[in-house]
Amino acid sequence: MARKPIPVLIVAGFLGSGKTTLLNHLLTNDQGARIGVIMNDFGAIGVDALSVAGQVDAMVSLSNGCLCCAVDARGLDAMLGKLSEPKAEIDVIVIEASGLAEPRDLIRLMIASENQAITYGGLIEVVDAAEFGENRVRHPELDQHLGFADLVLLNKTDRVPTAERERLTSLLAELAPGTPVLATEFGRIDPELFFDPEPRPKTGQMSFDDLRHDHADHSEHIHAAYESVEFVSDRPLNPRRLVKFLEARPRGLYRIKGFIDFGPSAERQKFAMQSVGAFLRFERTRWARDEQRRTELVLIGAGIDSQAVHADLAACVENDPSEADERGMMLVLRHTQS
Ligand SMILES: Nc1nc2c(ncn2[C@@H]2O[C@H](COP(=O)(O)OP(=O)(O)OP(=O)(O)O)[C@@H](O)[C@H]2O)c(=O)[nH]1
Repeated sequence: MARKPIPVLIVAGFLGSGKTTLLNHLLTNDQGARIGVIMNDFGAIGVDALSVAGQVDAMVSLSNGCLCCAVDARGLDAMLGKLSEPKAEIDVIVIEASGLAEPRDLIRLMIASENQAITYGGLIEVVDAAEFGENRVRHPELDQHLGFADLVLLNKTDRVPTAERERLTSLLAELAPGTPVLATEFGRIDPELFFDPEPRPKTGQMSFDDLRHDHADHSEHIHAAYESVEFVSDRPLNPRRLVKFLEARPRGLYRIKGFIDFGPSAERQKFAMQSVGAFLRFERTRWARDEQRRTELVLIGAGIDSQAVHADLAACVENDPSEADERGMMLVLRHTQS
């Protein structure tokens, strides 16, 4: 008996809007469904892949930049092919697009796929309630992305007052007419919306003209203006110097994520760090048993001096790795959740 095609969902949304958080929520509330994940990190260090690793049934990670330019239909097909092999027993595939990807290009790649084992399952566009206003001004393209969505998640509603949340909900309903808008905190939505046994038919919001649209106008893509900086250090970072750098970071440095080894200053505890716009947070976490202790950061921004950012971080490396800066560590702890 022929198997039903596996729905492929695309989760898109601007940098830091909460796509990985949503994915983690789905993976921990999978209701018995087996989820295949394709991650499209912007930057060579697969930080997002690291932060969902261990929970993923099958994962193919793309770490060579933005999916819409770096992978042609065959490249994507190879990955989808692997996940849709019957022995993988995958029920649904989710592609987490880079925060700078063009959803239209991803949808086009999906629809052009010749793999009969899969079917396009729709676009979920995640919106950061706290940052949408400003992001929209800088990137009017975000409005167009909403037009391709089958479901809009207004995320981080805990960060805005009720009146603002209502205003944003109405605005999104205008920008994506007829598309459901759901308010969420930390991507906590009912997974059944994703694992519907019968994938919803496409709402037909994309016309053939949209799909045929020439790919040559690459400079219009949001990611054209952005650069990513990767920083890796096997030697611990000094907490005081790192916090000083982060607190004075240039405005263009919109997104930072990764893991930090503060060495003896933090009793060699592993710290995760996240920054989106003005938001900055450290979180205590654990090294896996055989994990090499090191710092891995990805920094993404527009109009930033990549070399200077890298040099500033290199200056945060501890001069004497055996020395503990406990008072410096207090500055880090000010940015953890109490
Ligand atoms: N307050 C609050 N923070 C959230 C919420 N959802 C996500 N975050 C935080 O926002 C930060 C970014 O979340 P991610 O899930 O990594 O965002 P992303 O869209 O995958 O980021 P990129 O892949 O870099 O584009 C993290 O610190 C999350 O914990 C939310 O609903 N409320």
